[in-house]
Order: sequence, then C-alpha cells, then structure tokens
Amino acid sequence: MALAGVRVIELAGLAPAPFCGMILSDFGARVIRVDRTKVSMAMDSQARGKQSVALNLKSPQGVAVLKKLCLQSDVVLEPFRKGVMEKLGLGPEELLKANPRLIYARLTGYGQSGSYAKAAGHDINYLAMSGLLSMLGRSSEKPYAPLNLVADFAGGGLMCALGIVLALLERSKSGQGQIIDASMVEGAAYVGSFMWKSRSLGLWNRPRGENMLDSGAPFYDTYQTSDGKHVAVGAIEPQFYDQLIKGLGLDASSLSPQMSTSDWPKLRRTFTQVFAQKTQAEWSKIFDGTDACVTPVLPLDEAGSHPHNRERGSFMMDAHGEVSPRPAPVLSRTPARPCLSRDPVIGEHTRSVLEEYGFDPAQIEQMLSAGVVECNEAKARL
Ligand SMILES: C[C@H](CCC[C@@H](C)[C@H]1CC[C@H]2[C@@H]3[C@H](O)C[C@@H]4C[C@H](O)CC[C@]4(C)[C@H]3C[C@H](O)[C@]12C)C(=O)SCCNC(=O)CCNC(=O)[C@H](O)C(C)(C)COP(=O)(O)OP(=O)(O)OC[C@H]1O[C@@H](n2cnc3c(N)ncnc32)[C@H](O)[C@@H]1OP(=O)(O)O
Repeated sequence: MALAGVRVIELAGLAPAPFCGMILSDFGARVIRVDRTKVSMAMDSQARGKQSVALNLKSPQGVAVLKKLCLQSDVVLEPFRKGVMEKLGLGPEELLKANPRLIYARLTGYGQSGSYAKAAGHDINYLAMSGLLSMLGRSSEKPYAPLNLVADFAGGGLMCALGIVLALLERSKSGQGQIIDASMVEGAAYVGSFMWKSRSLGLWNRPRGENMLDSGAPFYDTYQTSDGKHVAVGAIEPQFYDQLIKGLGLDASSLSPQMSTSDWPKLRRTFTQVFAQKTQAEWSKIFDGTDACVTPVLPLDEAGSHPHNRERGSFMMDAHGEVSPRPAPVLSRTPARPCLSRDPVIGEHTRSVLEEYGFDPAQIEQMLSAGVVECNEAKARL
C-alpha cells in the first residue's frame, strides 16, 4: 500500500484527528493511537487498523515513553488545543530536535496562532469562522451546518492527511521533517475556494438560498416522491435540463425559460407537484440511463446496495458486519486495504508496542504498577 512502512503516533482526540489517522491506516501506515489511561471506552469510532497504547502523559515517565515512540516514528498527530503539547514538554521543538525527520501534525480548530487559537470549539464554530456557513441554508431560514462534515472532516482530518502525505513526499527529497499547522477554519475555507473564486461569475449574487447552487434553482434541488422518499435533481446544463423536462412529461413550451430566476418559485411548484405523483423507484426507472441528472436520495443503510455502488464495491463490510464506505480514491496498483477486524480496545497493544520500541518487560511492569501505562491485552480477548 502507498503508505506501507510509515509509522504514525496518533494522540487520541475527537472526530477529525481519528479520521486523519484512519485514512493513513487504510492506505498502509501503521497507526499507534495513544489513549489516556483510566478511560473505559474509546471515543474513536474511526479506529480500524489502529493499535492502542494507554499512556498517562501527565506523568514524566509517560512523557518519556511518548518521546521514545516519536523518536522511532515518522509522524506524530496531535488533536489538542494550542499549547497543550508544549505544556507536556512534547512540543515540536523538543520532538524535532530529537528526531529531525519527524512530521509533527497539529490539527486544531483555529490554528496555532491568532486570538482564537486557545478557544474551544467544534465543527459549526470553525465553519462559521470560515465564511462558508453564511452560505448554507434555504432562503428565509437561518444558516445550518451540514452535519460536522465540512470543518471536522473535509477541512480537518482529510486536509491534515493531505498535509502529512505532502510532508512525507518532501522529506523523501530533503530528509527533513516539519510542522503541519492544520486549522479547520482554514481547511474548510480552502475546500470552499470555489465559492470565493466564482463570485465574479455571478453565481452568488443573490441572497442565500436564491442562487443556482444553494437551493435557489428548481433544477438543482431535492423533491419528495409519492412514497415519502426523495430524489435529487442537478440538471444544470440546457441539454440535461431538456431531458429532465422530458422525463417529467412536461411541455417545455408551456414553461418559463430555465434561467428566468423570477419564475423559479413557480417552476419549483410544478416540479414538486409532478415528482409527488410517482415513487422514488418509478422515477429512477424513468431517469436511470439518461442525462437528466436525477438520482435517488439514498439513506446510509441503502447506499451500499444500490446497483451502481454495489457493482463498484463502494461500501465495505467488516468482520462484524458493519457497513461503511471503502477508502477513496482507488489507486490502481497500490489500493488501500482497510482492516476488517474489530477496533482496538484501549491499551490493547501497550505491552507489545513498548517491547517493540525497546522497553524491557521489567520497565513495563514498573510503569504498569505506577499507573503510567495500562496493558489491556487480556480485556481485548474477552
Ligand atoms: C462536532 C465534533 C464533535 C463530535 C464529538 C463526538 C464524536 C463525541 C461527542 C460526545 C461523544 C459521545 C459521548 O461522550 C458518550 C459516549 C462516551 C463513550 O466513552 C464513547 C461513546 C460515546 C457515545 C461518545 C462518542 C463520541 O465520541 C461523541 C459523540 C467536533 O467538532 S470535534 C472537533 C473539536 N475540536 C478540535 O478537535 C480542535 C482542537 N482541539 C481542541 O480545541 C480541544 O481539544 C477541544 C476539542 C476544545 C477539547 O478541549 P479540552 O479542554 O477537552 O482538551 P484540550 O484543551 O485539548 O487538552 C487536552 C487535555 O488532555 C490531556 N491529555 C491528552 N492526552 C492525554 C493522555 N494520554 N494522558 C493524560 N492527559 C492527556 C492534555 O494534557 C490536556 O490536559 P490539560 O487540559 O490539563 O492541558
């Protein structure tokens, strides 16, 4: 796999960093997640392929253990507020001095500088600060955050994984590591660059929810079908729009021109009435195989069984029967091979990892009895 041989130390955090770690693991990196001790259940639901070491970083010995792990690793990924690692004596200065090849990835909401740098926050806050949240939401409704997708995952975990891969590539030429300051505000905004760079095209001239791509256009929206499900319509280009009108059984000459924005509300009412006359499956039968850009709105537990997704194997089932998306993109020669076995129990691999990284059994036993580490391999076998 593309990242085979890369060793990552992921410090346990909330959603974004675990997603970054899962991406690296799916594409072949070895990811050792450092969990807190005295925690019963992992907060990480994106843990496939990872190993878990339970380590108390509030103890000097715990800090020394992490330093030794990072000495022999390629990447350290930390999900904490600015300054936390420095407070622990694990800041970039210390770790890069010991291991100049280390890639020190810092995934935060607001970045390592600026007045908000030490403020708590979550996806919706970062999305709001990026500027993008102001564009999300239907006309006359307040802005809404699309799940915690944009800042946490697209602009956070995924962007941080990109940064790590870029730094690994650069290190293959320079031999040097570096620090990655991954701000979710900036990552989200960067993902949304098109919104800034397409303003000159007049795409966003109207109020929120009245533009072509923000639910203003009737030919770019969702509609309820007679069985209470929905279809998505994205017939932007005239040649696709013509096929939409044809599939709906409407007479184009009786409708207002597609781009007559003042007639969009009336056109939407017409589409709403027509789509409500058939089931989602009936509309799929009509539109599948055409370029009308009409697709079923699939719930999570149906996406994997849709013929197109099934034919591609777009979703995977792990050893426990849990279905989730397969890693993307598909690399032809070195595709990801996601782990299908269960997620690690906290501390399951503490002993094996510490032995591998040069700690002798007596040292491990001493740290175990001192509460510096937790070894839960037995619990994992239950
Ligand atoms: C929208 C998302 C949030 C989604 C969260 C959900 C995924 C989870 C929310 C509720 C969870 C469920 C719930 O808890 C119930 C169940 C519990 C069960 O155990 C698991 C299943 C649950 C169902 C559980 C499942 C899920 O986890 C939930 C549904 C987001 O937006 S996430 C993005 C958040 N923002 C960032 O990541 C930006 C950077 N980080 C930060 O800004 C801060 O970390 C943050 C997030 C504001 C938290 O601040 P906090 O004060 O808590 O921490 P920090 O200041 O970062 O300091 C960390 C301290 O911890 C110490 N530490 C770290 N590692 C260790 C260690 N190994 N040993 C000892 N100590 C450690 C570190 O030294 C710091 O200590 P100090 O504070 O003293 O410096």
